[in-house]
Amino acid sequence: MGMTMSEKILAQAAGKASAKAGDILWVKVDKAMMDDVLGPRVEIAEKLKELNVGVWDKDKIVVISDHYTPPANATQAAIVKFTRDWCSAYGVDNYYEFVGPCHQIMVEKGHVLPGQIIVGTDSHTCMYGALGSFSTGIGSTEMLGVLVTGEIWLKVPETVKVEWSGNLPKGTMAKDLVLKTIGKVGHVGATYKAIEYVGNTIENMIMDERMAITNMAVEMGAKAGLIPVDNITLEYLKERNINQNFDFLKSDKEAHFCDELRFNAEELEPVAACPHEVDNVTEIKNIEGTKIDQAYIGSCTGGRYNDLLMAAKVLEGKKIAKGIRLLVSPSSKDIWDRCAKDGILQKLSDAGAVILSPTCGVCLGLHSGTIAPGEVCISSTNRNFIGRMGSADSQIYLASPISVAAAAIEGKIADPRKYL
Ligand SMILES: CC(C)[C@H](C(=O)O)[C@@H](O)C(=O)O
Ligand code: SF4
Repeated sequence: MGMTMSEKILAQAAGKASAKAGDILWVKVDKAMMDDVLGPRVEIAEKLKELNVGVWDKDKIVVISDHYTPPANATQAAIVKFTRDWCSAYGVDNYYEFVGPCHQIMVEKGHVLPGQIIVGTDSHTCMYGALGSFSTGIGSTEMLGVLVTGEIWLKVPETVKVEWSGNLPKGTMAKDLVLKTIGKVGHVGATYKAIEYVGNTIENMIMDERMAITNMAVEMGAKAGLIPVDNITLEYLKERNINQNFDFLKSDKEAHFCDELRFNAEELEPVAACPHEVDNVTEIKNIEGTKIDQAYIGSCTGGRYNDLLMAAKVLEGKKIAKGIRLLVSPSSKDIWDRCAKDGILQKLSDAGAVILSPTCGVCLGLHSGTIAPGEVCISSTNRNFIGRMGSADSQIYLASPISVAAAAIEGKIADPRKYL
């Protein structure tokens, strides 16, 4: 019997020759990531102090202050200070502050390697499966156990195989592909399962696009989202000075999948998730003309270099509609710098966009772009729950960065294809 990617990674981390879905394994954690919301906050810190055993391996811990940066008030500033001080007290050198959403920092700074087990106090930790790791979100209490022992128990998930074949048509991006998948699977359809994306559409995608896909595995309830390791993965790592030769990790031919879904990319059209569920997905043509107040490009899902580059292509030489706000937050300081150097930020700004610092703030309605009652926002982020970006009486449509850009031009939801 063959094994899936998840079975292989989990078996190895548990020191076993094989594993199958349903097994409960104690596995060694390669990296523990904490953000500033559920990371080393007061309770974890106090309990750790009380236990007086220190942390298992300070070099395997990465802490990123991203949700509360830039702090909008003294309370947020105090949380960030607490997080920073905790890292110095425990000798955690991998501390980042104010440089962008944690998940982008994890991959960009080379903290994620194929075949690793990574846990993080944030649900979108599942994104790192784009590099062939088994990564998943956990709560603070579980993280306390990991901080002390370096281990965690996990139930080996069943795997849903999602195959996409064919070329992505003009005007569609990875975001359309993943929204289409979510629309089919449903927001709880893959609960505690792993989703493995295969097929030549995925194989031909750059890492920026692959990450937009695995990032949203949790929006179907999944434990992890994975993509087989290939030359594109290794190239991405090389750019981060990681020159190791990793195996091309993938599922065996005879592996058991609990479900197999097949999609033809050639039939894909620009889509959006409508209020207030991520699986409420429809073709943009069905909601064209819906008036918007704010357009947002950013987050760990939709603010990478390629996202801004594509949005700039749509917006170049155009102006956003009167009365509309277009906010852009590059997913990291590094992406900011590259986009600035390549003139992408200038093109966006010339069209009327306001470039914000790299932050989680807008994505979750914490600061820097919160929306008011009655307002409608189209966003390249990953969640459109009630009140996610501000008022419980606001509405959020999720779409690709180019669909967000097209909507900003017209002041209403619009088909991006006419601008390419
Ligand atoms: C605040 C944090 C716990 C949360 C998460 O876990 O995902 C946030 O990042 C989100 O996107 O909703
Ligand atoms: S950018 Fe949004 S989705 Fe990503 S970690 Fe931050 S709040 Fe969560």
